[in-house]
Amino acid sequence: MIAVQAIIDKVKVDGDQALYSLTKEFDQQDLDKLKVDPALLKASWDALEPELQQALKLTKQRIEDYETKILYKDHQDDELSYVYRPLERVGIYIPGGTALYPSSVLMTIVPALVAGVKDIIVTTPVFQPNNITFAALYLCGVTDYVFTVGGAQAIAALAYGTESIPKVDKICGPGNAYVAMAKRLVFGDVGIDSIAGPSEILLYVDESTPVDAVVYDLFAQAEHDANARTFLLSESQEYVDRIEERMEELVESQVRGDIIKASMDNNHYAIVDSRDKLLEVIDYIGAEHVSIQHKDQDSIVEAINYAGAVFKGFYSMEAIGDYVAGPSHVLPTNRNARFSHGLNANDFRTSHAIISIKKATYNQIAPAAEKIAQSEGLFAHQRSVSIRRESL
Ligand SMILES: NC(=O)c1ccc[n+]([C@@H]2O[C@H](COP(=O)([O-])OP(=O)(O)OC[C@H]3O[C@@H](n4cnc5c(N)ncnc54)[C@H](O)[C@@H]3O)[C@@H](O)[C@H]2O)c1
Ligand SMILES: [Zn+2]
Repeated sequence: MIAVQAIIDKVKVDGDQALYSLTKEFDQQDLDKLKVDPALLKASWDALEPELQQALKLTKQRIEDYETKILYKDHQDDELSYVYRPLERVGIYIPGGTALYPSSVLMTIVPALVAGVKDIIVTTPVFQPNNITFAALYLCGVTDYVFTVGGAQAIAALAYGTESIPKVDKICGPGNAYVAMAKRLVFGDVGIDSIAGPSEILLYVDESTPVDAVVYDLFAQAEHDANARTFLLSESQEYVDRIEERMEELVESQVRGDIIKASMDNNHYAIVDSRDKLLEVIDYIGAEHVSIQHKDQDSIVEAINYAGAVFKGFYSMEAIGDYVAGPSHVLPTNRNARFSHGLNANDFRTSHAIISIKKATYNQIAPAAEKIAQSEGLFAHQRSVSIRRESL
């Protein structure tokens, strides 16, 4: 935390100069500018194979359709209204230290576009000129403000502004521990989305799901990172034993077998034999991903209160949610679903009430306001209300 605060302070004081030196220190890159030439974004898109272009376009369309449907609607009334307005300028962090995440580009930027955000500023530690992160940004039409900066220094730049990078109103998007800590530290000076930790899944399955499908659902979670967590719930010990055996068999042949093995230490199994117990466990854990593949899935899903996202049925495996289902894969982890929610277009809006009291209503409610103001000893408040009565 001290190291991250020191990075933030440095960026606050030295601006771009700090970004150059920190990028050299932490990313081993000697940059002569931070801003990405829009032509490079287009070139990255043009270089993609057509099937991948199509896949990204389909994903973008599905996210757009979904986010448009779930936008909160204004509540307009004669006297008391509530209206939503897009944020003016947001910062999107796209991770890029050890892997590229074009899916995260779409899952963060498309909701911001649907919300109607005017300026979207992107930072990402991706330094090779031709890459799929740039391609996805081009597809989103976000080409004017893309900067090759990563880590805590990128978050500081977005929070406070530098000569090159504009200060934003809110920072969204996933990242590693430095990024997460920096978001925590700048919160208050700027808005942030949730702070997502290591990924997790809770699966409730019955024997209608083939063992190998469950194994790959678990592996898909486990391959994210060594700290990923999985919770497997079932009614049958025998079924769980078969799943465990098959995991042992298949793990050796997995490309990311080492990461999967490491995170298998965080696998938890439980036999649940009552509906009440099941729902209690699901709500208590409030897992990032809750996958229910069970003959009673309809009624179980209806009763779930807390989850980052719920995946119902055999064809709604979590991996399809990571990419093309539609809802953003940026979801709360570590029980945060008990009080927060996955990123969506509404997070890129703010809202306010409009109070427009008519004379007849004033006549009805003014005495109550006066009475309460008097009880609080705020006599100018009382007078502000009563003076209007006298001039009626
Ligand atoms: N929840 C989601 O939706 C989602 C999606 C994609 C990725 N992720 C997560 O994002 C993370 C990506 O991590 P990453 O590291 O690959 O990329 P990153 O972009 O988050 O972080 C890389 C940056 O970290 C900084 N850094 C590295 N070592 C440092 C040090 N010792 N001191 C200070 N700063 C340092 C560097 O500046 C570098 O640019 C992973 O944990 C991944 O699971 C989450
Ligand atoms: Zn995943």
